[in-house]
Amino acid sequence: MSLLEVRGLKASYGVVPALHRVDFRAEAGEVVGILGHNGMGKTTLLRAIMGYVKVTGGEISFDGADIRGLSVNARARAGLGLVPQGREIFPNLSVEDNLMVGIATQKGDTGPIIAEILELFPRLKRLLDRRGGALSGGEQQLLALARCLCRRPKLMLLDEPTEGIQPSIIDEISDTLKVLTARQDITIVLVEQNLDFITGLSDRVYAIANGVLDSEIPRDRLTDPQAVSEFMGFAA
Ligand SMILES: Nc1ncnc2c1ncn2[C@@H]1O[C@H](COP(=O)(O)OP(=O)(O)OP(=O)(O)O)[C@@H](O)[C@H]1O
Repeated sequence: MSLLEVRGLKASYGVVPALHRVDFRAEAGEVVGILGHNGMGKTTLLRAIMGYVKVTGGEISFDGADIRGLSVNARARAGLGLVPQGREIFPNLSVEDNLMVGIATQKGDTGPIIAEILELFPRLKRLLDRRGGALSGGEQQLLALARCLCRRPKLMLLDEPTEGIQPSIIDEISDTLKVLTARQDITIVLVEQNLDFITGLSDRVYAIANGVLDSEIPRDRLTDPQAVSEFMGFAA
């Protein structure tokens, strides 16, 4: 059984449909990339899996259980974590306090968790006293990733982690995620428009176009711009 299975998922904003039909799966330990242009439904999909957007049809099973009836908090407790688009870190809190917020729900001594997370993010170690709002976009993205990891999710949902970020830090984010997936038992579902980033990290890649996700892009087609463009809904 897959760790995450999404079947025939539908979601709407009022009467306006945003997801028409989404079918995909993520196996434990995989990095699954979902490629899509602006407005195709990527954010809506991740927010629906996390429980922020109400679904109007279809199924979501996580770790063998139907999670459609669970609150966001209950999904987080079950092991889902979302790193939202725009990062949503606390601008007036220090880097360290942002991490403490991430860890607030953990019981017992949280020191070792922070120390372990910071091993993965040496850049953040040097910025612990800096206000979140004074970080660059890339540093904020690293902080948002670190904060999510503080809760030790089984499945991390990443919403466009490269958006608006300098190429040098994009490489650092990619390298950090590679170390993370090699070191820990974690599954990642990543939505992106950045083809290089997604192909560099993902075990499998799907495309979403106009709220429909039903096709995995075969690995050998990912290097063919024409094929990728067709999968993303731009038929020649
Ligand atoms: N809160 C909302 N109310 C109404 N419609 C919305 C809302 N959020 C998104 N939509 C619409 O739902 C569709 C999918 O949007 P979504 O943000 O999921 O796409 P996306 O692929 O993440 O795009 P982007 O890359 O621009 O973030 C779009 O047509 C968008 O206008």
